Amino acid sequence: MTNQRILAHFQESAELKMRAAAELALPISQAVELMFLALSNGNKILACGNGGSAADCQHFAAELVGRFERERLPLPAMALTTDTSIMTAVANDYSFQEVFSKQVQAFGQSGDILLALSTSGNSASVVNAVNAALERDMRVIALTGKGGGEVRNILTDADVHICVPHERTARIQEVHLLTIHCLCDGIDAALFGGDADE
Ligand SMILES: O=C(CO)[C@@H](O)[C@H](O)[C@H](O)[C@H](O)COP(=O)(O)O
Ligand SMILES: [Zn+2]
Repeated sequence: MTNQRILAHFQESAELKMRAAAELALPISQAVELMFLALSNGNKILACGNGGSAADCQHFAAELVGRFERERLPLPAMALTTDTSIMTAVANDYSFQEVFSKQVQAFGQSGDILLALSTSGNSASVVNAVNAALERDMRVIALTGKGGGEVRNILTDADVHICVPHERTARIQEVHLLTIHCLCDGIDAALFGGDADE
């Protein structure tokens, strides 16, 4: 791999991040408000996504249950991507498309939040989880890209759609991770006021 290829990745990622900042600041701040309100009311956040997005779900849950940048009490967030017994049983006995929706039905309660990650917005397992969350009177915060796909069509006005304005999966994932850190920081700032760097 030439340095030029590497430079092109960094450049495209950096440019997208600056462009996305302008477009996504509002929905990200709305997502922070929804999450903070839910957590303040004793509700929890469930997170789902496939592949790289599954890793992002776990990253997010780790920062809420453990910590982000500041010491605080553990906050209730759970990745629906980690229990291989549940996932293989559901995939084997029903279909992979239900691996997240069954868990939303099992663990989700009214007032909880589903953080749904799909770069295409079209993964059936994620789309089904969003539908299951809406049926349970949960709010959905969707992190997508590529226009938002099917997820865009099923979200309600009470939900938040953070759609990265790009077509390339890797670039979208990179902005999703930055968004997750903004969400964690926003929650900490809502708890403590200001932020760690100020
Ligand atoms: O990380 C990557 C590609 O960068 C892959 O693992 C990627 O996450 C998988 O192909 C996913 O299945 C894509 O699903 P989605 O983001 O469209 O919902
Ligand atoms: Zn990836």
